[in-house]
Amino acid sequence: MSADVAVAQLTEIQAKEELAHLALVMGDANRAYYLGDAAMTDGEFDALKQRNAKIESRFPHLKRDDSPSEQIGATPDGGFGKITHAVRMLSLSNAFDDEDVQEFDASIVKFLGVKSDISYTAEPKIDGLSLSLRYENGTLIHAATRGDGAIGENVTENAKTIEDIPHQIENAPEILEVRGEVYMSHADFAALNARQTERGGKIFSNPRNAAAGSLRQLDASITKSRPLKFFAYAWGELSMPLADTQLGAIEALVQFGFSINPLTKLCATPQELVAHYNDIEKQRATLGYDIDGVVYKVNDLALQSRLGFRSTTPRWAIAHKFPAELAWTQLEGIDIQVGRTGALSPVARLSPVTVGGVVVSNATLHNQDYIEGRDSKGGEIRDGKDIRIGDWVQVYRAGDVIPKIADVDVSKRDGTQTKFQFPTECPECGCEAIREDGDAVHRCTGGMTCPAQAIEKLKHFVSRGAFDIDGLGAKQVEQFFKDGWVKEPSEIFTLQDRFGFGLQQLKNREGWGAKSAQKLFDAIEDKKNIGLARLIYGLGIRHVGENSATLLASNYGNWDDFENAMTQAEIGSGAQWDDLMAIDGIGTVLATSIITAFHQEAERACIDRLVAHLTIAPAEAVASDSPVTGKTVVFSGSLEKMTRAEAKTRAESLGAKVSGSVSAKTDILVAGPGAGSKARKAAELDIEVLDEDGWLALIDAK
Ligand SMILES: NC(=O)c1ccc[n+]([C@@H]2O[C@H](COP(=O)([O-])OP(=O)(O)OC[C@H]3O[C@@H](n4cnc5c(N)ncnc54)[C@H](O)[C@@H]3O)[C@@H](O)[C@H]2O)c1
Ligand SMILES: [Zn+2]
Repeated sequence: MSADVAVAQLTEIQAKEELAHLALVMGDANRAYYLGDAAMTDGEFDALKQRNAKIESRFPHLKRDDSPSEQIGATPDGGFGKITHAVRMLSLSNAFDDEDVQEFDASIVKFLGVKSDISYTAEPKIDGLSLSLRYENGTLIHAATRGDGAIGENVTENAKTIEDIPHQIENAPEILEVRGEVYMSHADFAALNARQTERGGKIFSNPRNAAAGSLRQLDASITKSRPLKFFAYAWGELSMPLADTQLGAIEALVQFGFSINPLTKLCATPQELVAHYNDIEKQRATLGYDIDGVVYKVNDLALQSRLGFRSTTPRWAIAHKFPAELAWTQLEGIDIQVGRTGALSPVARLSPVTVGGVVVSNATLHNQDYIEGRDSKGGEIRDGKDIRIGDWVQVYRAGDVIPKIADVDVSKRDGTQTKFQFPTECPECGCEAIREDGDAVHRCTGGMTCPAQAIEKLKHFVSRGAFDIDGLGAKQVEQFFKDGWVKEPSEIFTLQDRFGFGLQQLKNREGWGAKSAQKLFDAIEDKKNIGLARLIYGLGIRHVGENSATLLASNYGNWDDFENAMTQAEIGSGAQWDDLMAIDGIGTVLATSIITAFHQEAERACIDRLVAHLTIAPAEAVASDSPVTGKTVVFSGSLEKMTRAEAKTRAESLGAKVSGSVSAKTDILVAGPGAGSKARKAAELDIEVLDEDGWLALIDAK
């Protein structure tokens, strides 16, 4: 991949390939993140997102339909009813330094073409989860999570247990949707984890996870027992406006009985915004709840509506993020974990230290190069400082994933520190661990004979995006493996028959009864019918995430075609290879990995044994909507209700392609006064011509 090439130097082909790669990787990371199991840090994710945006802005015509810049959150989970938001719930774009804030202000001034200063509200960005509350005639009708922005989860009963959320509002407009953040205070978070520890329950890694886990309970009485709070900061559908300004509207919400954040302030210039940001950052540690930045919003609501939205973010607001939190501690040792694909991952064992309110006792070390102070391209990281056992290291936490090491204090070395010898054998199975050319990690060569790999493969197999078997989670599958009951995925499906085992044996186990055992066997039976994409993903082939599995499934259609193609394929040449490479989003690394899996004897046999038990449903096609999706539109002449930039972005956000000149490929010409030659050309070519109002009617019709 060309991730180390500056965007300005990318060729078009490289750009296209990288955008496809980013769409896959970030799609997978995103899904994992919203299921509470992040695969990378927020910093890494944000860096990829920025790079993706940079490439897209240099090559706008290469922007993909599944671009990560078009994604919000994740699709709602099946356990809850679904609620379609009357007004979409969006994300926020980010500013990371003062310069970004200046730029934000400048872009607004330019977009609107105004001369006077714009004023903004500034308020803490609460690190919780957003919730939309719908009141009709003053009664709380429903509460929904953000979900994917368009459809959220129905958590009404749970939301009703939160004290800050009124069930009835007096003198409310007929329709009132209040939006804000559900969060948990530091003190309540600590107390909850203490109780959970006592009871042997789930320990939450941070207050945001705890808040999300508590709100998203199928049993509202559990939510009631968890002390959640709510700050209101926005609104959705309204039957009448609340005020003319952001601040006025927020104050109206206070009148209705909601809490708003006391640090909300009106600022007249970008300098005042930054000053308030610095002020809030100083108070951050003593606020008693997590915030991860400050949100700036244009105060004048008429201007907000002129500015409108990009595909996933309002143009009138931005989140100015705080830098990651840091702390110094000592490295006690390095453990090696073996993953599903045999990768040996070094993990730092640290003297426990508090970073941003959370106790941290380990950090990821990635691989040998990383420990030695080099990146995978041979460049320096941490100024080339290596990490030794006994060193003082600076850890940082970004998001809820495993923390990382930012720096090493070499001045504290006193001769007792030791260099880490990277193992040449797998610590789990004793097989040789080798590092291949071009690979950053050491891998165990034991394959399915390595217990660590086999367990991880099984866990992956039963995970949510894969077979997702009710009652058979990571914990159960690990136990079954240790007992020798299930050594590979196919054995899950013979569990009941083999050994003539079944209810009796399982019933005797702790945690299982006749009922739950029967339920498990039924659930297994049920999953003998499986979709093609889930199966491909479930195989756990290296580099094949949920998105790439879906891509493969929709391109090959059914298992037989896919299997035949992979069996006949050769790496690097031939018709099957060419077919694979022709799929937008599949690159050489991924293709090589899949073909290898189908040609390795042991792995292949494992796949065949599994498939023998299954009925595999073919993949389905997907459709898209909007009256202008896929159409090519040209704007010409002067527009009165919007600037040209506004018109273009709006059209693009609806899936149209905006072009500068009229040709046979043009579908619609939007012509204002003075459209001149373009209007004539359109008439010649018999192209649909609309005036500004006609265009607005068309796109608003939806
Ligand atoms: N680690 C990963 O793999 C991974 C994957 C996906 C996303 N992420 C992380 O998730 C974040 C993006 O998620 P996001 O789309 O929820 O965006 P976001 O959290 O950066 O910002 C949008 C949200 O801010 C919240 N918010 C809090 N206070 C607010 C206020 N006063 N006014 C308005 N909104 C307020 C709202 O809930 C809103 O939905 C990024 O930080 C990203 O790094 C990480
Ligand atoms: Zn091994």
